[in-house]
Amino acid sequence: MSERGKVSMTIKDLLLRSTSHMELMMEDTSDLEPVEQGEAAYPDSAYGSSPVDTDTEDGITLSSSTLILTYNEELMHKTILVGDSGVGKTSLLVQFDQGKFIPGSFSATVGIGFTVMLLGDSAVGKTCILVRFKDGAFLGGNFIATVGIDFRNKVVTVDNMKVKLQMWDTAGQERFRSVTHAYYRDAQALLLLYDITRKSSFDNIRAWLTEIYEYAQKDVVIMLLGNKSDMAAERVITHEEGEKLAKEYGVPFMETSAKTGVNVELAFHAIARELKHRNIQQPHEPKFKIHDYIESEKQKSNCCGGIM
Ligand SMILES: Nc1nc2c(ncn2[C@@H]2O[C@H](COP(=O)(O)OP(=O)(O)OP(=O)(O)O)[C@@H](O)[C@H]2O)c(=O)[nH]1
Repeated sequence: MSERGKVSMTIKDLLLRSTSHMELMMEDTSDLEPVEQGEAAYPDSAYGSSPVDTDTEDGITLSSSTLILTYNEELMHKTILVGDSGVGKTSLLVQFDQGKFIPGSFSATVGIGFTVMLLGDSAVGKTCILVRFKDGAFLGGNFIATVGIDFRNKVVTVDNMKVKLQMWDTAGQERFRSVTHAYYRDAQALLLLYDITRKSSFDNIRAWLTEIYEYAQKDVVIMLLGNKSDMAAERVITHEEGEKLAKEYGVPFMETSAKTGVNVELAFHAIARELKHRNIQQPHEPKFKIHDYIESEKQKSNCCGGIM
């Protein structure tokens, strides 16, 4: 076994020993990825570019930064890496998740970060929206339902400030509902999705909103997304119906397509802006209005090919 392999085993053993029969979630407490590496600082890192699960020799399933052992919704363990800047939190996480070391110069992470959670019925396209935003790709082919919860990070720039979005991809299936409830209160924003080709997923939005009001923070930012807008021939929910429902609850709305990318960037950028403005309001700066921002960006993209 190589030296690197040995290191990987040691770290994995250490973590597994304290978390048998649990879902293990690892989170680096660094606030932002290195600025000079661009928006997605670790495109193939522990923050996960691939949603494909890999089986280890232990019969364990590794999914991005989430390690699923025997599923038991009563036992969920979140491990947070803390320590001084530069001690190697990110490197340890990547070593554990991918069995490799990220060489290169160290860049301290700075800035602000927020948690965005994706909710909605199973198969509405939550994972695909996330992958489209994070990696600019579409996950076609066989549908693999999310188990429990998974997370990915992406850094976006808002008014010259780096804002890290930690995005939680939740399982839409009913049996995972109690797992996801535990995470609602940590989210500053929620993207609630339905599938424009499946009426039941639209009808269930009211139930999702009831859950949100029960479990989420009172001032959480909510956005309603009608996904799969590319499937015009199979559409059963009109744009107007989506808009009407959103208006009733006073939340912003747009239709998206993880397949073509339409409005995906816009949805996340609008959320990032809203959260940044809520947290850092410059004196004399006009109040940010998310509805107006979305409308003006939509118009820009209609006429000049702006944000996809
Ligand atoms: N045509 C089209 N298909 C999509 C789109 N988004 C997702 N899909 C497909 O819909 C299926 C479900 O997508 P997922 O992203 O896995 O759904 P999910 O909401 O994460 O499902 P759970 O993990 O069970 O909660 C997959 O087969 C995707 O390829 C889209 O915008 N357009």
